[in-house]
Amino acid sequence: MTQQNVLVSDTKSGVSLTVFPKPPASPGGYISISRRRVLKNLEINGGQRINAWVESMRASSPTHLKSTPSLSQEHSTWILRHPSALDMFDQIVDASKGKQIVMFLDYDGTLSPIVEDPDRAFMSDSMRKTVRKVARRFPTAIVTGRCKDKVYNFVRLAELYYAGSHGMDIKGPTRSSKYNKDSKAEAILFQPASDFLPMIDEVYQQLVDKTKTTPGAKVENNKFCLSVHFRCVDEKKWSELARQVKSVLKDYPKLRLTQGRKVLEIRPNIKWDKGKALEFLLESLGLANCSDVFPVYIGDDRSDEDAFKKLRDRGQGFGILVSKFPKDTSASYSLQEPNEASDELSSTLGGVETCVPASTFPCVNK
Ligand SMILES: O=P(O)(O)OC[C@H]1O[C@H](O[C@H]2O[C@H](CO)[C@@H](O)[C@H](O)[C@H]2O)[C@H](O)[C@@H](O)[C@@H]1O
Repeated sequence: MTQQNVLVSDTKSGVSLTVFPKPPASPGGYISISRRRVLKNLEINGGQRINAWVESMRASSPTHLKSTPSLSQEHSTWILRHPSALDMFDQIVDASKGKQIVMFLDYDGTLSPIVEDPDRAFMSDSMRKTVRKVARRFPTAIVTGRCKDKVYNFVRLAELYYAGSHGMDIKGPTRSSKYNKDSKAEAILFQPASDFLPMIDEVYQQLVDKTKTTPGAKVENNKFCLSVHFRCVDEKKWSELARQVKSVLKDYPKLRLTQGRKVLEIRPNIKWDKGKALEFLLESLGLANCSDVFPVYIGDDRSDEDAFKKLRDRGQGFGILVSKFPKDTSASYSLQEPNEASDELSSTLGGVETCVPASTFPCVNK
């Protein structure tokens, strides 16, 4: 370490680490475009601003980042602020001692590698084995933008909880809570956007129709939300595809657009996201008001930021961002790729000696 290092205590996790002073807000310029702002522009100004959004997606794509000259320096600075969860493992385990770990896992880019065809984003057998072991030790949930049933077909582990459609389709534990008072319920089902189903189906059909002239474009129906995939579309056609999406959405003010990894996502404009889903699941487990719960959320995408932020706001547990490249994030730690996520999960199993049996989930020191 060089001059001007500072020791930072991470209050939410209890971990201390040495970091450089906070770098300027826009190091090197390549993560300086706020996607939220760009999307807002896309919504407000239509065609004129579509190029700004396309530029944002291009600028944040790994192939372009690789050619950024200052990248390694930026990465070194970033990694000091978001150290590898594998390197920080002992500190993380110490911080979770005596607390009930609850594991939240995103799917694409976290449990499965990013691939061109979204229907073939399979999870490896070894990852499945690891997740199964984790779920035997800690309450574990998959929180994904995907349709719940589709992600279940990929994961195929009945012992997990599932929050599909960015948390708008939750199958949680059997327990009564303020959200679900029916003590006879087998498992909690929660669908805060069910009124939107007919609209989502209608928009899906329109998007399929509208985008069929763009080679490589794919529209995925995630039940309560939709994804328009850009990954297999020639970059020269990205603006055209974004315009097609915009032209359909202009008639649906109750829907909103968000941006993911080479994907535009269309969602009901309700105040619900992966962060709310995390809170809902903690509540369903009877752990929302415990001081000794330790939620860990691992994810790779913009939509996971809502969950990372929720953990920061709660001051409990922490988020881990899976990314090879520096990104603006509320996660505390980082991992480079899904393989590392698997290593981290395995280490957690080995490192945490005691935990409350996953069948009861009471607060440990209530
Ligand atoms: O919340 P997640 O589980 O991360 O889901 C977000 C989106 O993931 C999928 O798309 C991403 O992965 C695809 C397969 O690797 C890739 O082809 C695509 O470019 C990525 O954006 C999924 O297909 C989307 O529906 C999800 O919204």
